[in-house]
Amino acid sequence: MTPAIRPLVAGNWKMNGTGESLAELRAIATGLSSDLGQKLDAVICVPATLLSRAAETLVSETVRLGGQDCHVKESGAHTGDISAAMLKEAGADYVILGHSERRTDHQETDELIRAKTQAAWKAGLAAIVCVGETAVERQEGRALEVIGRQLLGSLPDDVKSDTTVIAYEPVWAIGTGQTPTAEDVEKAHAFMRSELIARFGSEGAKLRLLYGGSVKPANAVELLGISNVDGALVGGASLKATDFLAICEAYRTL
Ligand SMILES: O=C[C@H](O)COP(=O)(O)O
Repeated sequence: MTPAIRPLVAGNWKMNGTGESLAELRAIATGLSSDLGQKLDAVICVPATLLSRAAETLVSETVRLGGQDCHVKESGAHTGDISAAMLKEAGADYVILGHSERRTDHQETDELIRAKTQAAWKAGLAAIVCVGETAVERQEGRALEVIGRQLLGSLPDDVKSDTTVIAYEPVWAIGTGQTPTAEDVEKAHAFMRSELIARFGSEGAKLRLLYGGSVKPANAVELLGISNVDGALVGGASLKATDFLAICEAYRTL
């Protein structure tokens, strides 16, 4: 973790969750109503269909809500898409952008993600911008090159640390139970930090850098304790309140 940066633990429910899942969200909010909630910020990025109901169900401010993607435009003829302003109106404060599943399934480019980041800011959302190498890119020794290119291309020039979060997610670690070694995570995050400081100066030093990819209660203390890891982007383990809260609990000891 980086001293003086308030950690953020973000959950990404992906294409999971029904009305019944809101009970898990309530349980997360209740769990963070204790002194645990003083130690970190938490956001759950639910499917867009659940945002309004999720916003109504949350009675405390201990958990924020997020979307998982937005369109670059505010409105218009874009069937099936959702604008950042719509997410905001439905109750979101954050939006995940450039997740590897969007980059792969929807051929999203760095350029598009940069435009979406600006759209998110304009609507009053904080952007969680994802980067990360594939298994092949890693085997070829190109992990840092890919991360650097994605960071450079996906971020606009006027990044501010209160409206932008970076998530490093090695694609091969997502949903597989595999994680990089602590040394590899430290190396990737140190590289991102130096690239961000070089480009954004003091704002780059303050940006929250999340690690994502098979984060679970059993490895949370190790992963979240790594230098320049300021939180996590949690997929599968965010679907159950007990698991998500157990990950947050790492910050009691860090
Ligand atoms: O957005 C979350 C990530 O893709 C990580 O997913 P996972 O925790 O299920 O590996």
